[in-house]
Amino acid sequence: MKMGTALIYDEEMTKYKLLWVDPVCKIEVPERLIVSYEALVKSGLADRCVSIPVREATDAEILLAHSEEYLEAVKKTPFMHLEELMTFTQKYGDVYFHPNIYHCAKLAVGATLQLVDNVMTGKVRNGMALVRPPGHHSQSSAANGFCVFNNVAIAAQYAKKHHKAKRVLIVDWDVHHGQGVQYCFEDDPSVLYFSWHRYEHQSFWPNLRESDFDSVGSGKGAGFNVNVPWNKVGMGNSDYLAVFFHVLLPVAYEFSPDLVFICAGFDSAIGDPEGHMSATPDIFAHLTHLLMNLADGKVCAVLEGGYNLTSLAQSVCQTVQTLLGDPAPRPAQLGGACESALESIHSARAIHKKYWSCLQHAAAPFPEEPSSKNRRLAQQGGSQGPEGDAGGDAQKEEPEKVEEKEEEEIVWPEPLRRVAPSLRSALLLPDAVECPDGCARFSPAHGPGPLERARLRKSYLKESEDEASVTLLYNLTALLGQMEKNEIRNGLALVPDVSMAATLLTSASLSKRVLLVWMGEGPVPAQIIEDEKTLVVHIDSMEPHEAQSKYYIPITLKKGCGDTAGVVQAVLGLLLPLGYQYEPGLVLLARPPGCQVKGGLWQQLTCLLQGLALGHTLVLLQENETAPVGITASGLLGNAALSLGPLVAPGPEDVGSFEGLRLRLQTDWPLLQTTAPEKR
Ligand SMILES: CC(O)(O)NCCCCNCCCN
Ligand SMILES: [Zn+2]
Repeated sequence: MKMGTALIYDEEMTKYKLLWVDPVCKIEVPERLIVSYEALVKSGLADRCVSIPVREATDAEILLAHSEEYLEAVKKTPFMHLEELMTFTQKYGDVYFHPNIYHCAKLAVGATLQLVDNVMTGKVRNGMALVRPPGHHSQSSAANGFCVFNNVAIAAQYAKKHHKAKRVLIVDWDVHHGQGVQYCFEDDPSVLYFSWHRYEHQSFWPNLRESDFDSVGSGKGAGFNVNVPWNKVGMGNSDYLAVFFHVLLPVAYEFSPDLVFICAGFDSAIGDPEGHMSATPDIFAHLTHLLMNLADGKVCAVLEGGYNLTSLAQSVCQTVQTLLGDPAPRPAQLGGACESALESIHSARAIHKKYWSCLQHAAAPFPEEPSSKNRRLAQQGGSQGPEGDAGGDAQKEEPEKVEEKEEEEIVWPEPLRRVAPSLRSALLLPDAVECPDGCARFSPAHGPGPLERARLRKSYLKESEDEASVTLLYNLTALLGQMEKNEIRNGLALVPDVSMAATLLTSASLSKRVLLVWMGEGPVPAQIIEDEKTLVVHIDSMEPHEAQSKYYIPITLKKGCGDTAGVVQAVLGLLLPLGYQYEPGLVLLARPPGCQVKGGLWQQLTCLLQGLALGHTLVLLQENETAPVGITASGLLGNAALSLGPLVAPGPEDVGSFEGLRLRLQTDWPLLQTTAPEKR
């Protein structure tokens, strides 16, 4: 599988700036690119990337998303003097022009297309384009929101036209709604546009009715536009992950794109003057990780916004470091999404339930409630307004101005260093099984002494087993030990008895919390279930018989683990939220004999789980089932899992049992929530 991460940047794109006084535009400064690139260089990340040169976009490429008259008009700006530039700028909103901005805008598009070319031709696996001016607000015939040409919209059209991309996913995590992208693909079912954005019931810029959750696309494009409006500021890591687990990822896996763009705006990070959100820079490592197993890993991140130079630089580094395959950071204490976020999640799932089978039976029916704007009006009109009287003329819809009060200094901890162990994947295989290339066959520094042998034999081998089993168990604990000292990142072991190996590892682990994912026939050893520090998520076809505890969670699928669509929904909507909230120090993925999980899905699972426990994933396979060894090793080595292809609907009875489980567990595990608690 292709490795390598492209970094596309050219300092020429820093050579334009605001030439007059404009409080709205003054935050879009050249230093945004400078500090981002310098942080990548200083951290050593830039050197690990494949540096790809920028180029100017051609007219034909720009015309993929813009009108000729607009392009012709912009072409005149290099020759304008100040007054003409200011007059030209007045035609558009929240944007400024400069004699060199047309050149830079062509470079921003060209940089994005260079990224697409290198990813789509397999020269690199993924990459990031550090560009300005940003793109996602610009429209066919309009500049807007600091954007001149719509870099990502053009690139998506370009990928379809020149690289035969059939389905393109655009994930816009910028804190503003990329209405330019939404308009461009409104009726296009081959481009799925997802955006969350600060909205506050339409009182936040760009104050568009069509930014609300009920804009789902039109005509053949219905369902292929997913908006998640933030109706409050202060959204944090749990809110962002909840939207990924319960809205974006289920739909994205069902859509099964062959290329993923990220409109990577970092004004959604803490400290940003535009966003006023609370999510910390390390969350972008997890958001990136969760997208990297779509489209066979072909992910193109393109810079959009981000105006706090500190959180911008940190967030860019977190994103690139994940694209490079480094271990994910430990997510900051996660809880559930806040009530406002849950309302947005619920609304998005409900309005899209008729377009996406993953939501068909899950999301509650959508009552025809008023749009969020009318709701706000009703509140203002009906009750005492904030000023104590009737709140002025509610009909005259004035978005309330955000007072430019003195920004108090917002501080947050610098993201922890993410150290990749020297050895990534160690395999414990019987000599007869050859070790896939790229991996190392594990052998401990020294073998077990007689006391160690006796202890292992007594505790796990009922005295009778042969020496080889004792050695194997000892090697397992040695492998575990090196993982927990971060000398090895992850591992794979072929064992004669998965149950016994899992029992040994959960008891031997020094981690305060172990996540055991059991894929298939049980029973899971009682000793593990009773072990308070181990959370067991058991995906199987059998109705669970034993009483469920908070730490033993059976997920039942009528057709068992062979039901790929069902397992995917269980993994995205239940297992991952549980895992992220549990924050284990070790993840064990057990494949008991007769496990039906299909190869591609097994690899997805192996890859997705590496977002937990700093990537310390230990996979246990049954010795005589060597078929999954290659794809498991490939996933552990950091290769992207192969795309599963478009997914069919999970069985309604399975979804029913998932939702029942969610309802039962969400008090203990609030990250499972997908809807606001019933209004009392
Ligand atoms: C690329 C981008 O999405 O970050 N552009 C943001 C443009 C913001 C326009 N100013 C809004 C005024 C209200 N604070
Ligand atoms: Zn933005």
